[in-house]
Amino acid sequence: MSAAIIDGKAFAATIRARVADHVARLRDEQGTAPGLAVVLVGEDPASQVYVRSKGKMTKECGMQSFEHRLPADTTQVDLMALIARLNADAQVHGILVQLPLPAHLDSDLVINAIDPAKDVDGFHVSNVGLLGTGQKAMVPCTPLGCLMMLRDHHGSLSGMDAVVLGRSNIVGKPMAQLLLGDSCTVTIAHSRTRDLAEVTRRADILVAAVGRPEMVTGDYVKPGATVIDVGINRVERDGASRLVGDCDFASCAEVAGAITPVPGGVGPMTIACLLANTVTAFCRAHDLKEPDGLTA
Ligand SMILES: NC(=O)C1=CN([C@@H]2O[C@H](COP(=O)(O)OP(=O)(O)OC[C@H]3O[C@@H](n4cnc5c(N)ncnc54)[C@H](OP(=O)(O)O)[C@@H]3O)[C@@H](O)[C@H]2O)C=CC1
Ligand SMILES: Nc1nc(=O)c2c([nH]1)NC[C@@H]1CN(c3ccc(C(=O)N[C@@H](CCC(=O)O)C(=O)O)cc3)C=[N+]21
Repeated sequence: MSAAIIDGKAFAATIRARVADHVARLRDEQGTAPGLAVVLVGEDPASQVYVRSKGKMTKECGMQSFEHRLPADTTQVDLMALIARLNADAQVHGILVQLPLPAHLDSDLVINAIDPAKDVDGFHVSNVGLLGTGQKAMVPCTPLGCLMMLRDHHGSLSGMDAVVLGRSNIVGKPMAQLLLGDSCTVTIAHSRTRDLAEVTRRADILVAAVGRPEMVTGDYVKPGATVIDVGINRVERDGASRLVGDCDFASCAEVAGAITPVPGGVGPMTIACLLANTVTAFCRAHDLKEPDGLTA
């Protein structure tokens, strides 16, 4: 193995420490702390783990955590009513609705009902539009975390060839916007891309967000490239349940210059950025100076 390991877990801990510092100051100066509401519909076990860990880290940073667990058969009307209540609640500065929602619910309607100023996931159409036009937006947590690691590792990304593998609204597209914003030459590849490995081998920066366990092998990687593995896939291996990325870590690490591990890479950065976005939302709501280094 030759690649340097980009330690997202350690980096995320430094971001959470900065968030906690900022929250402590806000408590002193404003007499109140930022609050994050997380809405979970249904009983998907993976989502429950994730929601629990978000709640724990929110409190560890000194913020208020509000969890709303709704049954899987919750109606659209009831969910919209909850969003309206959270929009109107002055203690709530950030709202996250865990995706995917059960199939009978329309997630676009739900997301676009969130007050854009409280949309800490950055999925509301206004935030998508603001990001796409280079205006001040709430930036999606996973791509923001990836960008922070890339800037930390490289300094400037200007002029680099970046390939984003995956075109979802929650990872691929906003990731491409952020890389473009940092003056990369950006290619978005997906399931219809021809000669995929040839395309990805052009990348100085390869971001894999495909949701296919270990699909990206060393032959997709240009020697010395930086590989950001967004994938979180639970697989059964040797009778045990394990978490693997969208990259085959061993073969990619032979070729890459730097790579993020799974677990311990993008995942912890996503949660840290969610907390950072909640502080940012609080500061914007109260017309206060935003914390340095916690936004794009
Ligand atoms: N670490 C974190 O915090 C987070 C991790 N994730 C993880 O990231 C991964 C991606 O998530 P998400 O973006 O939501 O996934 P989606 O399923 O929404 O999107 C996957 C994308 O990958 C493309 N794709 C699928 N198969 C192939 C293939 N064989 N070749 C080329 N492209 C392919 C799809 O193309 P097409 O559009 O043509 O169908 C699609 O654009 C998942 O593993 C998910 O668990 C997600 C969110 C946060
Ligand atoms: N509205 C919404 N916003 C999201 O940001 C969102 C979502 N819905 N739905 C699900 C995906 C997935 N996601 C993860 C975040 C952190 C870890 C994480 O911290 N993972 C740890 C390991 C955790 C473990 O061991 O299970 C790691 O990679 O080291 C994983 C997955 C956010 N998502």
